[in-house]
Amino acid sequence: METSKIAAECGINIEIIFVGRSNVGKSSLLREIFGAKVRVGRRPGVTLRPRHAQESDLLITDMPGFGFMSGVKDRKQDIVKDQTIRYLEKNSERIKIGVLVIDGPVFPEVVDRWDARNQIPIDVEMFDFMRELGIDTIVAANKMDKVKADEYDYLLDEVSVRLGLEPPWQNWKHIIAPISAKKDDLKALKGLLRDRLHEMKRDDLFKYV
Ligand SMILES: Nc1nc2c(ncn2[C@@H]2O[C@H](COP(=O)(O)OP(=O)(O)OP(=O)(O)O)[C@@H](O)[C@H]2O)c(=O)[nH]1
Repeated sequence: METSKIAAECGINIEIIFVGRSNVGKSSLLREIFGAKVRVGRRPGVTLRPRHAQESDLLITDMPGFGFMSGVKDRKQDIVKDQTIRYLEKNSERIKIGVLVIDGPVFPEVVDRWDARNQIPIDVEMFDFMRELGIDTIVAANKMDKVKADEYDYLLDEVSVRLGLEPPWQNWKHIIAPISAKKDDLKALKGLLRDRLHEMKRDDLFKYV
């Protein structure tokens, strides 16, 4: 069934969407954050469709990762990107929060590699696009457990520069959430999600995040 139909039929008022490259740890993060409360199962096999979980009038959407996948012929990245753009455009009214998940430690390097080819990095493009659509967008910088304590702030400054946000990164703590899904350190992201829900006067949804 088409997603918009599901939403219309089930009275969705708030959608939170998760996007990111493959292998950034989006699945781990979703399992950690919603696992026990909201069932976000494993993506069965190779699928390019969004996955949804619904709790009350809250819809949580997990977009497929941008990236290459064995078994899917060429240009999965482009296909997923186009599909994500279409989905965001179509549902932008209802999507109140966007979470762009990045692999924090490698993000600056990945962005620079794209820049060197005169291409806009897909993550940065998505970040800008979601904001242009008026979607309140959080960047979850995952895998921060890999970063040494004395390099932590430097790395996050580099991340914010690549996102077009003037450092120091601490000025953007309402947007950048350093986390580690593996170590179950999701405080920063949960805090930002709750801040947004609180602003929407939806503290009743705190139990799901
Ligand atoms: N060190 C570290 N590794 C992590 C963290 N989160 C996830 N990983 C690892 O990163 C790899 C990818 O994690 P997934 O959760 O499968 O990533 P994904 O983004 O959902 O990937 P796709 O399914 O390809 O979209 C796995 O080996 C995880 O164990 C983290 O916070 N720290």
